[in-house]
Amino acid sequence: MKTTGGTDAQKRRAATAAVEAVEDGMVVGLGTGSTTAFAIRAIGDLVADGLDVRGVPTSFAARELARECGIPLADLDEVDAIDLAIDGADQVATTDGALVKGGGAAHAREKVVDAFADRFLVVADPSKTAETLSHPVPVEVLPSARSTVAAAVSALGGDPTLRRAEKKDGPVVTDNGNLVLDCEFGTIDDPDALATSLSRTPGTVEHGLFVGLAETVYVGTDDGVDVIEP
Ligand SMILES: O=C(CO)[C@H](O)[C@H](O)COP(=O)(O)O
Repeated sequence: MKTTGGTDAQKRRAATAAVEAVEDGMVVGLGTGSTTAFAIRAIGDLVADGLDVRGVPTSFAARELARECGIPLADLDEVDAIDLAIDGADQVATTDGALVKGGGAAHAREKVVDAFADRFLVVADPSKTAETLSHPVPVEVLPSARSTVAAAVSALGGDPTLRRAEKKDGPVVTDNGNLVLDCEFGTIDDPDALATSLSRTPGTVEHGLFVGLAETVYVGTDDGVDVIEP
């Protein structure tokens, strides 16, 4: 399910560009994934040089990496505001900056942190960009609601697949103890409408459509960074 088509150099360039927005005294939302990991490491380097920031991690993995990098951490309910969030994406619509997220099954916490932040910066590589979203949409569901949500997704024209774990028999279990349905909708012409329908489905904890949230998207390329400001 993870989309990791870009190179490390592209991801690092995107992350480095986004981290330039981090300033002394900020509370920073720390996203999840291989591209954001470059940003977390870069913030760790700044902390080692004396920058005073606190990070709010969006997942177990982000917390673990941020700890390793020496970034002081806070839980979401311990901060009054988040100045900036940096996070990756599985697909970015170049036309309006709508995103599909959740390849790491962390989209529920990511959405809370990214939406709460004053500024939400996305870091991506060119393999993630598309004019129109078409990536399967991860939907985190209560375990007991797996089949009812799957039926609702089918009624919306989607094709849901339970995400399976790679090094464990059975399904992926999220940091919140829930399951993930990867829902293929083909081309998503109206992400906002689909987001509303998915949010309305009982048993859905959160879906991976992030519409109208990204302020800036940094796309690392082979020789620079493309900046999309939706
Ligand atoms: O949404 C996410 C995790 O839930 C990630 O940000 C997304 O999957 C992108 O990851 P990567 O940078 O490794 O491609």
